[in-house]
Amino acid sequence: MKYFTPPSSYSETEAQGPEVCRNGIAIQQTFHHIKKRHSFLRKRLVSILEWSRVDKGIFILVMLTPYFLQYFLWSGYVVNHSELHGIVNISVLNSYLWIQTILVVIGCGILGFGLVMRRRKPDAVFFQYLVLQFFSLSMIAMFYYVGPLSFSAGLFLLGAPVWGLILLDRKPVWWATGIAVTALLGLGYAAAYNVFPHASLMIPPTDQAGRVFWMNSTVYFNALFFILILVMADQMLAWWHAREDNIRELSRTDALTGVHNRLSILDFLNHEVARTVRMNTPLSVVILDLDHFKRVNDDWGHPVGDLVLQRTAEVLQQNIRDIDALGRYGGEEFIIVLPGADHGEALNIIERCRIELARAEILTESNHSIRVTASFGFVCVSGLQIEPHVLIKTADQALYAAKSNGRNRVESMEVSSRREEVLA
Ligand SMILES: Nc1nc2c(ncn2[C@@H]2O[C@H](COP(=O)(O)OP(=O)(O)OP(=O)(O)O)[C@@H](O)[C@H]2O)c(=O)[nH]1
Repeated sequence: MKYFTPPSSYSETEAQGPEVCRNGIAIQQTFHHIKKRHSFLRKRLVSILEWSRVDKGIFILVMLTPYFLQYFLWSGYVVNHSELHGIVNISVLNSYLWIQTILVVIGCGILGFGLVMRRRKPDAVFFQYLVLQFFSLSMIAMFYYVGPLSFSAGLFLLGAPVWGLILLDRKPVWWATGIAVTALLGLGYAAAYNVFPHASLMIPPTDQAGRVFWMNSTVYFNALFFILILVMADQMLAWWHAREDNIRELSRTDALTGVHNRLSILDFLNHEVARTVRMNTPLSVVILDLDHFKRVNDDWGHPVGDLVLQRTAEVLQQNIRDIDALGRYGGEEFIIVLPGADHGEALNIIERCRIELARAEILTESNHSIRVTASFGFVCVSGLQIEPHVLIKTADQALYAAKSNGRNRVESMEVSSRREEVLA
């Protein structure tokens, strides 16, 4: 984990870029950076999951517009090409045109209702029920005319619920899917039992030109929907994964300092203890505590105390190696895990941290300079089967010795040789 300085304001977050986000301050800010990396269109798409229920419903309605537009254009084309009248049932086409027109009017009504709802009750789930039912109704009307056993029906049955489940509330999607599937099955069996003709819009073509026309029409009506399902599903899932990664990162980050939090540093320590046993390599664990930190809070106030903690983390992070890990153990106490560092190397690193921290000038907002020191205790083991908490306890005892011996110093302690304690 890389160290970062938590930004004090939103605009500062923006200026610092995505590196800040990975360590996390606020989910909203993090999301802002994910979005920032995308182009304008992508940005609009990825933020859909954050939209209100009503806005998502309106989005579905708007997405239906190309479908209606396509049908009107296609109908106009067919009506104006008399050679197609032998393979398209014109009277059915006209009645379907009427139904489409009525559906457009209903759709506009729902859209208007949605525009009112988005102000008054933006999270009304009822609106999603309404929109999805309208969506299903439009599709069922289409399948009545082009046939429930068509490619379009399969694509719709698979694509729409998947897309809906990603984007919308689950209940209205299951409800609309149930109704659509029931209606499609009903239409399919009714056509199979000759209750009405299957795909009444189409007159089965007898020549190649007719078959090619119907093939082209299938592509024309389905390509957009197909591409849309894929692109949106891909975008949603990518966004979802990015969000999960960020939330996981945030859950392992100390909100004030941006270094590992207690859970995360202990996790890291567990892994390193297992590795030292497996590889027989050295491992050092350091605990440090700021000296007289209470005075900083008392003299300068809590916000300045926070600033000191942030600056301390920054100095420590700058003076450890890339493979080391720094975590906030609690309050003004930090842990540093130094994988592969023997006693001598650990001492060098810790001394460097101690000296640099004592040297660091911390400027308050009122331009006052504060200096702090810290006491360090550490323990070094190599290939020893040992419980991590024993290491921490031993390092803590060394820290206690450093405090007792005058502070701003480093002390080390051998791990207890008593077997029951080592394995405790
Ligand atoms: N500003 C700030 N203060 C904190 C935070 N967590 C703990 N503290 C303060 O850290 C101080 C710790 O004080 P003590 O435990 O008495 O230790 P100390 O004053 O550093 O003295 P020694 O450790 O003996 O050198 C307390 O005043 C806590 O309120 C924090 O997140 N921010």
